[in-house]
Amino acid sequence: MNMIDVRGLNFAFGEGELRRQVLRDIHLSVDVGEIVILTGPSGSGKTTLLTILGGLRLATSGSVVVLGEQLVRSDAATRHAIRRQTGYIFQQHNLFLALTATENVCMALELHDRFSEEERVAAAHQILTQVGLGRHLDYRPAQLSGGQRQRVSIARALVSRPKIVLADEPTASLDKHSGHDAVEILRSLAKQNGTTIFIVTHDYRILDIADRIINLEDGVIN
Ligand SMILES: Nc1ncnc2c1ncn2[C@@H]1O[C@H](COP(=O)(O)OP(=O)(O)OP(=O)(O)O)[C@@H](O)[C@H]1O
Repeated sequence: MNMIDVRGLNFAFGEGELRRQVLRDIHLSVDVGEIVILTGPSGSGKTTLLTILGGLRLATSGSVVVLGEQLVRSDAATRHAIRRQTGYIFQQHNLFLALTATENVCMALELHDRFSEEERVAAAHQILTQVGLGRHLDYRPAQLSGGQRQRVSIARALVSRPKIVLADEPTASLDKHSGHDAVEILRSLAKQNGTTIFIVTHDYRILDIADRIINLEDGVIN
């Protein structure tokens, strides 16, 4: 089953003379549980494609179906629904510095009002333990290493058991060892749960975790 199905997607920033086409006739489908890595030079359009897939940016041409919903020319409610079912991991981990690891992970569940406070804490502790941070539950980001912080953000992205995880340069601030460890944890948890993962990266050291590698150059997949 396709989790992501893109056909004939074009995307440009700006209007008139300032118009700059960033994605050109993109066709792409990603299956349930598949791990896809998108590579390509700086400025080739990788982040733009990721944000369209995640419902963070609106496309107006072609077709982009994610979890069965058409995102091209979609309304805000449709994009909001996709965002709720997607986990995000960013280069700058985006953790709240004043909150502990547990509290940061719990935040991701507050959007889902079906969980009580106790259930949220229990789920956060479980996933933090799975990413190897069972002894750092009450640490704040400043007390953690870069690799540990990125594992908190992986835990936060996975705690609501999203069907899709989108990651933008998840290893950019990490050394080789912690970068590979972090994505390997992501890979193994995703495989257990049948989560589809789409990673944008320049980091050739993590290509081995992918089921498929796609290269984007100047807005074209080749
Ligand atoms: N909000 C924006 N407005 C105008 N142009 C933008 C905007 N965001 C990105 N661009 C341009 O679109 C092109 C593609 O950017 P994008 O961030 O998708 O590239 P990328 O492949 O992710 O690059 P990198 O690997 O450096 O992060 C770049 O030329 C960039 O300058």
